Amino acid sequence: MTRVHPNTAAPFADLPSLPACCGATREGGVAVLTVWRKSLLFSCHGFTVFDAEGNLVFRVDIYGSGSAGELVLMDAAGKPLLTARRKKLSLGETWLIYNGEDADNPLYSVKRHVSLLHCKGLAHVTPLRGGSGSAGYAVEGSYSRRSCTVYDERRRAVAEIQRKQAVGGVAFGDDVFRLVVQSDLNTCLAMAIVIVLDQMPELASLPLRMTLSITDLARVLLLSILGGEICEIEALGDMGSSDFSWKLADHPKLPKGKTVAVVVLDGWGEADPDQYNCIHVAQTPTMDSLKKGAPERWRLVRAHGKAVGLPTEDDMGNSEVGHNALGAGRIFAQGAKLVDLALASGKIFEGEGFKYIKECFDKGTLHLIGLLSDGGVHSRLDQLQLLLKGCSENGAKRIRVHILTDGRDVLDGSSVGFVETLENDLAKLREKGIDAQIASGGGRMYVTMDRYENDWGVVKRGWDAQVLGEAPHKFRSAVEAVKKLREDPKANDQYLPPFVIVDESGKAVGQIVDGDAVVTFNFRADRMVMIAKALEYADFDKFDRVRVPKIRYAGMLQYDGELKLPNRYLVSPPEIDRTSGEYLVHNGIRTFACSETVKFGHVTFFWNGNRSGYFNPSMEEYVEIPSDSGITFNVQPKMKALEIAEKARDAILSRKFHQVRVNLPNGDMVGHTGDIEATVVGCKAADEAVKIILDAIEQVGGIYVVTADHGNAEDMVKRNKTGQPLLDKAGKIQILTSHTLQPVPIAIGGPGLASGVRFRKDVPDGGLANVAATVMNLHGFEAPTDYEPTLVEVVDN
Ligand SMILES: O=C(O)[C@@H](CO)OP(=O)(O)O
Repeated sequence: MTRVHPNTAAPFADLPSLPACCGATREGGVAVLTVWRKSLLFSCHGFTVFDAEGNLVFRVDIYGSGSAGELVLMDAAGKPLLTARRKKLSLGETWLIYNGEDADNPLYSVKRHVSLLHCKGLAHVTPLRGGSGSAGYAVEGSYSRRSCTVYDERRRAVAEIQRKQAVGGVAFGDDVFRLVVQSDLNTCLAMAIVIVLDQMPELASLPLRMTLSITDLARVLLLSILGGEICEIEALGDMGSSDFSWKLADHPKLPKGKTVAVVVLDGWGEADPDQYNCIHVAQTPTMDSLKKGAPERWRLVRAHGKAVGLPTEDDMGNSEVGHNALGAGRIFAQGAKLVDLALASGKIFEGEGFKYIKECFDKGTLHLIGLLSDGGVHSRLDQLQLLLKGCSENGAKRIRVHILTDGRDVLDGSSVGFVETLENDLAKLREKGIDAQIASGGGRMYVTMDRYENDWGVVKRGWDAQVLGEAPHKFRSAVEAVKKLREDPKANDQYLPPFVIVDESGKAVGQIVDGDAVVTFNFRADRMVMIAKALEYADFDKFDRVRVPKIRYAGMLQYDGELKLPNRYLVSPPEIDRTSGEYLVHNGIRTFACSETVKFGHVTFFWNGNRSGYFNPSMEEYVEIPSDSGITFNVQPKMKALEIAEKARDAILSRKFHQVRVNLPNGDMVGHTGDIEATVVGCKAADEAVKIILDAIEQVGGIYVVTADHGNAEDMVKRNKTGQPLLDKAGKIQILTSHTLQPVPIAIGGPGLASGVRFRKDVPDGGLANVAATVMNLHGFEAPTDYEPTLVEVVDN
């Protein structure tokens, strides 16, 4: 990966360079950044800047409202790179740029151009330290129109601010734009210039956007006030439609009106064939024929790590990020990454959510509830550790942790190690005088972490232990609890029964009572929504809560943006907007979505950017088939695949819908049980379901897109570096219950697919986020320009 701008050249000697990990560029050293005029912190405004690969590169967080006199440009981890300060008592508007957070010896001044005669000049950037490499720059054009150029002293264009254009020339707003920086300009300085331009009220967007509707007389008045923007006013007058539009441009070659089936096989990756690859072992003639039958219409896409907005390439994919990417067509920094950033910068402890719970620290107990592992799908141990540290440093005196053991995103049996680590951390806090203990626990699939209201009994078990301090098992320590409960030969981490920790008198050490604060520390939404409802809703009838303590509750993130649940949260969730589902509905696409309960929200809630409900109920129908509850899915590995396929078939044959979207859960849900035989049965059932859907598509002359959200069933063992299965101490194969890092297949076809359509060869790194534009094309539309590129092209036969 190329760096954004390795600052090896002399002119940048005084300026900070970006860490290599922060910046991918296009070939040739040109940095193409997407600037979002929005802070990652919900209480702030500012900027969030991504590189061409979706990596966060810069941030600016401005507290309070209005214009700031000082702005700090930070890298992704919150390290200050440059500080811009408005120069006091200066004639005209001048800002000074300092290295890091230095208070003196500025590097550059940025002065607004004042001449009314020069139409294009916006600002001058002047080096203040001299030296051989120092260079000045002139900024020209219109910042308000997001169209300006930075010239060096030889009049070479070294950076440009450009609008992001949607198809047809319709811009989608002022708050997202491009900053293209040539290798002759330091990228940090270029971004500092942007934030300074944004702070110059005469140049910023709002006043100018008002000019679109004012009279010529008023324009003339504005001309004299705005000076440097004179030339742009007339142009703005012609841009009456600069507002965002949902309208998608027609695809130049592909027709509209075809029924498109979008099939997501959950947990279905591509891996080398062997006996632990359940997809290989299972009879999957339909999926095999897609792979072998049409090589130009079958390929692999990335489904893990940065391709889906996760912090590193070591992060396995999961359904939340996978379906978010599939539906949204862009890569958003996901919860795991956002929490990392907020913790690294310490901003998590400055936000409104934290201030809200902190009110209880003096007299009450802080309860932290969540999944205890380093799986990184729902939560991470290192984040919990930083949260504990920050809370204790911010005044928490009594802390109780309510743990949920994993064994699904990590190896079964690993819970003991995680509990020991946490116990050590809490012991260290106790040495510092903080009364910190584990208070209760239970396996994630049996206690608390149900989803999509499949089984409220799961949440109730958690409520009883965490809030009421009641559970069938009582122990003096959590390590003892987990070890003892695992002695049952049928026990595993995912399904450990609930337990509470008691004191010498047998009393639970950590009931939740009036005046306490509660934080659910999972960042992922689906399995936190139900407990959030139980903790937050006054009106609640899903089970008898017995006692409803008056607490201050915050989620690590807000788990449901539509329900605003919970109301308080520590880190703002990714704002996944303008999803393909919403665009398509606005463009007349009637949609049917279906899965069984345990995956229903994947093709609705996650697909639509963590938003519950319909965009337009008259255009959409979402059907949920009740999942079996109270069982592990190796008992019924066929799950409801057949029923889902039949519903999809009926929807296709009804010809009422343009898009029929389903999730087939078997590879994942059965794969998570670690039962290889059952997973093979599940994969076969999923393949049969695909066939039913493809047959229906054949009958209506439609198109299919078959893909997956992440890997799971294709590899059921933990492996060493050479790919050989790892053995445990007893010489047994270590079963892998978790997702994988494998890519997933995507296949397109069907009688409705125009004959020249095939996968492009120039998107070799394509990932799940490229699928949305692909599907939009197959519906006959161009995708918005900021979507990840389509995977298909149409060649003339
Ligand atoms: O079951 C879950 O919660 C996760 C694994 O933790 O799986 P998926 O991402 O496939 O929903």
